[in-house]
Amino acid sequence: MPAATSGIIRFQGATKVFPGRGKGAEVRAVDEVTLDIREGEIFGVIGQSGAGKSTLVRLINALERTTGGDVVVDGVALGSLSEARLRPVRAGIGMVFQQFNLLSSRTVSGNIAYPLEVAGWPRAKRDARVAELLDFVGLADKAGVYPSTLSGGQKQRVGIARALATNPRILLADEATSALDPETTRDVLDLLQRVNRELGITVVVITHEMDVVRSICHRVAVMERGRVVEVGEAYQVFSSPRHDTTRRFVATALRDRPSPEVLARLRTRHTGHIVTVGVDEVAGSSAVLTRTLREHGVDGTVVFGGITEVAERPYGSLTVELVGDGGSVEAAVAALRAVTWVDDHGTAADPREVRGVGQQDAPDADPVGPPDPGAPGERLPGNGPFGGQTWLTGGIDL
Ligand SMILES: Nc1ncnc2c1ncn2[C@@H]1O[C@H](COP(=O)(O)OP(=O)(O)OP(=O)(O)O)[C@@H](O)[C@H]1O
Repeated sequence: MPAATSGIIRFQGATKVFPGRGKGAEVRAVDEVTLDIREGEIFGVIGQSGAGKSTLVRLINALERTTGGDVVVDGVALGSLSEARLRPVRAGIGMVFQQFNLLSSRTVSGNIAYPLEVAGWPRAKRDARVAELLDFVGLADKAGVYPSTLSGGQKQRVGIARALATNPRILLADEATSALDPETTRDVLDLLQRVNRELGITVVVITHEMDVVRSICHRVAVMERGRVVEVGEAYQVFSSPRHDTTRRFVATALRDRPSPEVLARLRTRHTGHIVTVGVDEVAGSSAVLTRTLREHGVDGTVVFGGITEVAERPYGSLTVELVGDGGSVEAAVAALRAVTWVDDHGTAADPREVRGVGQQDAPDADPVGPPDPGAPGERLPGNGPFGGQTWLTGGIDL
């Protein structure tokens, strides 16, 4: 986790208004954002297209200038700085882009050397730095080739090496993995994580994918119409999202909870009492679940679920069929509620609609959704490009 807690980047009521299409119209791309990004963290900015993410991040290196409020980078308020005085601030900030923005007429080495040439580094020092960076991003064997011969992932590695060339303290990544396939995405996210851990660089990641946040971000801000509607530790935001927009994003990354359709099918197969129980590192682990059920003389069978990692901590849920006498099931549910969140779906004969802590809206734009539960005993493979999720379907006795 990040060591320091000072705000290396501070948005202070930062606002950016662009002229709109019609006469007198305006677009408030960033609307009075107040936010601190801490030194040494990987900070995610997530939002739908047009939410203002790119503009917010472009305020950090003054590619866009604020029209209200200010942005303070490493103690320097950018609002009133001249272009000349912005130069040293910009030198401390690297940036990578979705479309890589490499120079096609230069080799890989030439691309990485470019910012060093601009900064006036002597030849020998430049060559040594380029070799070091090629090594760091794992492209030592590609030094002399042209970008057109590289895969997307390799191009982004070159982009990252170029952004790191002048030893910045901050790296901005604007949808750096959005043009990449899932496997390459994982590689590039791993590289960004190494940049943060091994070089101590503060990384700001813009994304519209909650899986990116889940994989590497320490903290996250959720944007909507120019405003930050929620900000917090990634784990906290995943485990208890407060805003509807956040809930929808979380649902796209955690597909561990049964949708109404899946639940209906589970009920035809399992006639007992069905509950979904939150699992995290503090409470609700499967050991706690098993012990609680035993104490109440209730049998439990896992019928659906998934446990993944959020910010490198376990998180997810198990949907369990409970079978027991009289009030023992209700007592077991109450005992579980004392340690974690529980969605009580009732039984096939007496179903319950729930919207508890763990219940999330179905994602708007996620065509994948939860996998269909297979035949009893079937075990489905890991879900999605980011791995780490295992789907348990059928029936596994606790
Ligand atoms: N130079 C500009 N002139 C006018 N309007 C702009 C300009 N740049 C951005 N906007 C508008 O500001 C709003 C926020 O855009 P921005 O690109 O920051 O959003 P975003 O969340 O990064 O979206 P995307 O993921 O699609 O890039 C949008 O309505 C956009 O049309």
